[in-house]
Order: sequence, then C-alpha cells, then structure tokens
Amino acid sequence: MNIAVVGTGYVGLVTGVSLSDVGHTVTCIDIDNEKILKMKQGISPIYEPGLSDMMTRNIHEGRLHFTSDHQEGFESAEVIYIAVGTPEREDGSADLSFVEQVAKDIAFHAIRNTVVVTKSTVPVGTNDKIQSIIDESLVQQVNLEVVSNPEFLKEGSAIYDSFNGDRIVIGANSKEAANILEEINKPFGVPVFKTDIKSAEMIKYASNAFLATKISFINEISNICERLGANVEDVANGMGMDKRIGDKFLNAGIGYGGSCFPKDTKALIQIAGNVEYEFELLKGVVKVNQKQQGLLLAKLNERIPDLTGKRIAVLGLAFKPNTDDMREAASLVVTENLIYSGAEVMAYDPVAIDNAKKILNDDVRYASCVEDAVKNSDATLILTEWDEVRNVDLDVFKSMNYPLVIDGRNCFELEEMKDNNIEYHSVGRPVQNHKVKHRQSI
Ligand SMILES: NC(=O)c1ccc[n+]([C@@H]2O[C@H](COP(=O)([O-])OP(=O)(O)OC[C@H]3O[C@@H](n4cnc5c(N)ncnc54)[C@H](O)[C@@H]3O)[C@@H](O)[C@H]2O)c1
Ligand SMILES: O=c1ccn([C@@H]2O[C@H](COP(=O)(O)OP(=O)(O)O[C@H]3O[C@H](CO)[C@@H](O)[C@H](O)[C@H]3O)[C@@H](O)[C@H]2O)c(=O)[nH]1
Repeated sequence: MNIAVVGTGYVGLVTGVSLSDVGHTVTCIDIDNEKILKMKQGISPIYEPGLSDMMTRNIHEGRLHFTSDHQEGFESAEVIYIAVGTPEREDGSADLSFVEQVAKDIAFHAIRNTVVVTKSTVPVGTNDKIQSIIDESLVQQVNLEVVSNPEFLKEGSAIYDSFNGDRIVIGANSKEAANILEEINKPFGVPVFKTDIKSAEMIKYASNAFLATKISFINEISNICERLGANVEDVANGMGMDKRIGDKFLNAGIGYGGSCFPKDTKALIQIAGNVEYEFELLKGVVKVNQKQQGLLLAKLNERIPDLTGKRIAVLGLAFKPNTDDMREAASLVVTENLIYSGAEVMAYDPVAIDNAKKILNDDVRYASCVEDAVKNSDATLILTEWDEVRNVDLDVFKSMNYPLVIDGRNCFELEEMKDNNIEYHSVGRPVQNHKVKHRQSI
C-alpha cells in the first residue's frame, strides 16, 4: 500500500518507519525542512531505541521517503495519516490548528479516492470536523473518508509498542474504510478493535486519563504511607497481585510528565465541560499530580532550609527513561526552583542534555556522567530512573560533601542505602540514616 504520513514527531516518524518495515511504501512529510534533510540522510531527529536502525534499513530498501512538499508526498498515496501535534492551549483545551491545516492541505492536493487516518489525539467530534473541512475544501471530484486510529505507543519503547501493542483501535463510518486500515495493520499481528469514530476518539482520552488516575492514586497512597511508616512498593506489589487491579502503573514517584498525560487529562476535563459535565475525579488527578511534583523540593528544603550556594546534583532530566523528550518533565519545575533558591545545579542525563539546554535556566550546569554530577554536591536529587542511575556504584555518593540522596523514583533498595550509610529519602518508603545531628553539618 502507498502511504503518506504527515508530521514526523514521535508518533509520525515511528508510524511511518514501522509501516515501511512491514512492507508498505511510505512517504513522511514535515514542514520542518531541517528535520527532513536529516531524515533523508538516515539521521533520526529524536532518540527512540531501535528507531535509527529500522529507519536506515527501510530507506536503503527503497520503502521509506521524506519530503517537506505536501503535493509530492500525497502524489501516490492511497492512505494518508495525520500525525501532527495537538498541544495544550492556555485554557487546557487541545489546539487543533495543526490538524485543521493538514486537513486543508490534503483536500487541496487530493487527486484520487483516499482514506485519511487521524493518529493525532483529538477531542471527540474532531474527526467529523476534519471530514467537513476536507469535503468543503476539495479541489478535485474525489472521495476522501476520515478514519480515527488513535495511537497508544509509549516514548522510550515506541518501536517495541508498535509491533507488540495491546490493541489497534479503528473508528470508522464505513466497513470498507475500517477494513482497509485493518489490512494495513495485519502484519503487526496486534488485536484490532473496531468501533464508531466518537468512541474511538474517547477510548484514547479515557485510556490516558485512567492511567494518570492510577499514578495519582498510588502517589496519594505513598504520601499516606510516609506518614504511617508503611512501604508503598510493598503496598503496590500486594495490590497488583489482584488481577482486577493489575500490577502496571502503580509506581509512586514525582508525578506524571511527558507530552501526553498532562495535556490529555486537561483536554478531557474540557471535553466534559463542553457538554456541561464536571469531571471531578479527573480534576483531582491533575491537582494531585501538581502537588506531587513539589514534594521532592519540600523534602530537600526540610533538610537544607537555605540553599544559597549549595551544590545540588540532579540525575535525570527527561520526563522518563529512554527518551530525550523534555515536555512537561519534572526537571523543568525542580531546576527552576533550585536556581531561584540560590542553589548551584549540576545536572546529568544520558540523552536529554541537548534538549534540556534549549529550555532550562541558563544557570544550570551539565555534567558528562553521574560521577561528575554527584561529586562535591550537598544533595543529590533523582528525577529520572535511567538504568545508568539505578545501576550506579553506591560508592559514588561518598564523593558528596554529605551523602544525602532524595530519590523521586525509588531507584534503590532501602537496605543497601542503609548499609552504605547514605541518608536516603525516597517516595512512600521509610527514610534511611536520617540523624537529626546531620542537620547542623549541612
Ligand atoms: N508523543 C507520544 O508519545 C504520543 C503517543 C500517542 C499519541 N500522541 C499524539 O500524537 C500527536 C503527535 O504527537 P508527537 O509527540 O508525535 O508530536 P511532535 O510535536 O513530536 O511532532 C509533530 C510534528 O508535526 C509537524 N507538523 C506540524 N504541522 C505540520 C504540517 N502542516 N504538515 C506537516 N508536518 C507538520 C511538526 O513540524 C512536528 O515535526 C499528538 O496529537 C499527540 O497527542 C503522542
Ligand atoms: O507507574 C508509573 C508509570 C508512569 N509514571 C510516569 O508517567 C509519565 C508517562 O509515562 P508513560 O505512560 O510510560 O509514557 P508516555 O510516553 O507519556 O505514554 C503515555 O502517553 C502516550 C501518549 O498519549 C500514550 O500513547 C501511552 O499509551 C501512555 O502510556 C512519566 O512521567 C512516568 O514517569 C509514573 O509516575 N508511574
């Protein structure tokens, strides 16, 4: 099948590359010419495990092409995927201007009957709107049918998820269009769930909102555990053994970040509000998440009330491991606050430093490894649970001015921190080696 994919971000590029890998001929289109030039040379503009190799292979085998010219990209396309961004507007609703622009571009250039597939996360009713825009703007007498096909990949395991997803959701008005999409996806061997368009749109938001709810729920439990002396990891493990609850997405931490949960939860609150329904539960989830991001700093402030001139190591900047994505990362809030409080920040991340430099306060300094970040620091904050951080030799913390580790991701066992005399504050677990007399020494 000849396919065009519009937008080459995390979703568009992974979709295009995966579709080419199972044998389709794919042209990826983006308005960012610099990105296109890079990708033509086989250079991936994003860090995503396995993506570069798969991309290079399919370029060489002649199935994967890139262009910044929509007309050229649509020329032989039988199916066009829309995978542009739907970022958050100031009021929390989804900004649909990129999607609407693509709908106009498609209508303007369409020269044959085409299935238009919406991969972008869009509010319920948007696919109908896209269909209307296309129908109103068509230049040639052709038939374009819009199908909803929301994406469920996770950053950091996007290629794996494409080939091992739990389901592919197809929302369509006609059996013919749904069948075309099912046929395209057959080689992935992932179960297909077909429904109407509005339900497909809602499945995407409801899934993200539910996962975010699990995270805020366990974070609330962790805060109560801290006060009562229980261990949230054992609590989550014990809960997760009940198959009705499930053992995934019960890791307590510093709240959810990234390009999806924060914006999609707020958008769903707006979607509900638009039909005069107050989504009280989800409002609570968002509020809990905002509170959770501040807890790490509160723990640090309790131990070091005056941060002026203190050197603070920050391990991990990306919103989660195995990605260079900094969107809504906890590090944005944490480093900003540290600098504001007069601290010297020495940060390390295995892959996100280049992106971090574009957004973080200019006063943040960067180390080239965990060891350099931590050396001579007064406290270490852990924000992202990279394997490189989890597996670090604990002796590294002995090079600190005083071994105070405040871990927002529960990377280490309590016993090992205790045995190594490291003062260790984690999330929802008892504090290790906290002796009040140290307070004066810091
Ligand atoms: N990032 C994820 O993990 C993820 C997962 C599932 C769903 N989604 C959803 O998928 C959509 C895309 O997300 P993303 O993270 O890949 O976005 P992104 O911001 O990384 O990429 C969007 C790309 O679209 C390009 N673009 C914008 N307008 C264009 C136009 N008119 N023509 C061609 N290209 C254009 C931009 O230059 C950019 O490269 C969003 O709706 C998002 O909510 C994202
Ligand atoms: O138990 C957990 C699991 C995750 N997180 C945090 O939640 C955020 C999101 O993590 P994750 O869901 O793994 O990454 P995303 O790439 O944002 O993927 C989510 O958002 C995508 C965009 O919509 C969806 O496609 C995916 O299915 C959905 O998991 C990160 O900050 C994680 O640290 C936790 O705090 N505790």
